[in-house]
Amino acid sequence: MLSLKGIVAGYGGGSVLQGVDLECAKQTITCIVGPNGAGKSTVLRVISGLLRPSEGQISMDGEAIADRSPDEILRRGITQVPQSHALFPAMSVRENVLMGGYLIRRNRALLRERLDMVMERVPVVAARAHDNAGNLSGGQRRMVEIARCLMLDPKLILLDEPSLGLDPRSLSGVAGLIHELNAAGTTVLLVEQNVRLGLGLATHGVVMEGGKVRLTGTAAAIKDDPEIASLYLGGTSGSPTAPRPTARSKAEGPKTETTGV
Ligand SMILES: Nc1ncnc2c1ncn2[C@@H]1O[C@H](COP(=O)(O)OP(=O)(O)OP(=O)(O)O)[C@@H](O)[C@H]1O
Repeated sequence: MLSLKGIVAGYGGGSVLQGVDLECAKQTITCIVGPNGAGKSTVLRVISGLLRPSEGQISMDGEAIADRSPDEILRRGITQVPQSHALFPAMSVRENVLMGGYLIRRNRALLRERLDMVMERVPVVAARAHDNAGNLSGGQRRMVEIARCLMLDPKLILLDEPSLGLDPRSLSGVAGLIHELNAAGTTVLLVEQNVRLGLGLATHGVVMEGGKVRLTGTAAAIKDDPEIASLYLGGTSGSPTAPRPTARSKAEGPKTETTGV
């Protein structure tokens, strides 16, 4: 569905991404993990068109999108939920969610239909529709941030650190919503510092380091391999007592990239 090949990108002072290859199959949840500054958020920015790569190709359902503008990419069904604090606190929850439908604002019937769909999928939007977003809890705000991006009925949702600043109860609510969206057919690509949570939620994992993809595989295989956890995740992921992956799960992934370290 989504494919990145040889992506090189940066912010003017050298390349942050140094040849990133990444694939997300339809209806998977892929989690990118890795140390601070590895380039995880930059990958999301490149996909959503906020940052143009200097080299490489990005395709969505076979169509090249690397040179498209952010709103053209939105129209192709890719929406990004930014890192926290993305709501307007003095506006109502309903108004915040409606802003996610900016691109379809002239089609009032579709806007109404989508708002109803979003309220059904994310009940806090209906329950707190007329409250100011600033009065919501952190977990509720995150739900509304995700709800807002559903107004365009995306095929692929990009989430940057959905767990940031959330207590365990809110975390499980947000994780539940991500699962529900995925079960309803949406493909998800997320970046997570909380490795355990991110890989626990995902079907596939990608480990980045120094602007490159170091490992890819099933999330379970990456999470449960103690060697990989200590080498690439600072020993913070997986279960300390987890058995080593079987030959079968090793075969399915993770696979170490052979280029550069
Ligand atoms: N807007 C920007 N302008 C200049 N440099 C940036 C900008 N955004 C990120 N960088 C730099 O790009 C590198 C990768 O940043 P990125 O945010 O992609 O990393 P990350 O893996 O998501 O890590 P983190 O979790 O710390 O955000 C870092 O060295 C960062 O300082």
